[in-house]
Amino acid sequence: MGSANGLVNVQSNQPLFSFGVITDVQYADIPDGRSFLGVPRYYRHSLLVLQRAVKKWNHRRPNFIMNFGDIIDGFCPKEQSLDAVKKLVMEFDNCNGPVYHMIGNHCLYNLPREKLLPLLRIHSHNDHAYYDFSPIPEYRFVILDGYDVSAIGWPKDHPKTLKALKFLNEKNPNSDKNSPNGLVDLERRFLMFNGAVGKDQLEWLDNVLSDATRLNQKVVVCCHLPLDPNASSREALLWNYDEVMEVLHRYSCVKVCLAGHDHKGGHSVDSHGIHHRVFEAALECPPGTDAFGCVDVFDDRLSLSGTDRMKSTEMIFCR
Ligand SMILES: Nc1ccn([C@@H]2O[C@H](COP(=O)(O)O)[C@@H](O)[C@H]2O)c(=O)n1
Ligand SMILES: O=P(O)(O)OC[C@H](O)CO
Repeated sequence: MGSANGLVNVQSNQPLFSFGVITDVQYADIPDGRSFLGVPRYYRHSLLVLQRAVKKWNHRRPNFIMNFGDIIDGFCPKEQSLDAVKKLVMEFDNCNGPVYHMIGNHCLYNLPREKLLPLLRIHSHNDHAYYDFSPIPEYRFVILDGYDVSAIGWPKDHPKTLKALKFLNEKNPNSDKNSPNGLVDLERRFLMFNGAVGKDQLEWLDNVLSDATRLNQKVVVCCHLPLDPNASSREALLWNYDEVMEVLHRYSCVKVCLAGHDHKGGHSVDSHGIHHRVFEAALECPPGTDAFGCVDVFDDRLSLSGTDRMKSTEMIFCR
């Protein structure tokens, strides 16, 4: 690449920083199984995927690691849940650098928020799991809590549980609220294993994006649940993905949204030029295969180098 003075600008190939990614490890010390739709799941092997990821990250030395949620699986025997989360957090802590965790539905099947969040070192008020951080002044990471309004994770009589159950009853007539039977197209997201971003969190998001705009920061939004129908199955979407997208689209500082939950993965660019990348799950890697990656961050793009089942993706900013 040339420059005005004729010298080659080697700096442009140097990332500003980089971070490791993995999602849906869903570890459990139980035999292999299958998803509801018959996709094989390797509950013990997923720990080996994480261990190989840590080894590779420590060689490559990204600045931090992001775990997109579902650290252990809902089938983990409940008397083992606490120790299993601790064991997995310790595996992540073998990384040379900070680890940022997100919560997912499977985390919440195992432990209530007040137990889970301290273990995952998510410091937030009133047991909420949304937060933001700025690894360098030019970039801001915004982590959304997709189970803010949810029928899982809050106490049974909590206003958020009641609100979520009322919502599900209105939207999904099936007696099994995890069943999308009879729901059409985008309605198929109204399932108990999903959730919504609540009103306070939406306001907080708006304020963070306004602040990022003032500071001239580029924003990467992260959430266990996908936000764009073109990057995900209908059944995996955040209940109010449309409300969240409406806020994101007000701000040109938002460049990329990253997620987990939809195990096959996906990638899209939305109507406002925002990239949406849903990462492939560690849980569904047949023995000896992997799904994790390292993202190099530049001024004009994110570049994901994926291993095995995690597809490499160039996310060049469109706006
Ligand atoms: N198409 C589907 C998908 C799922 N369910 C229900 O959700 C539960 C969890 O699904 P997993 O794929 O994570 O095993 C499952 O046990 C079903 O109750 C469904 O009904 N239809
Ligand atoms: O979180 P799981 O394991 O129930 O899987 C969620 C599905 O992948 C959503 O389609």
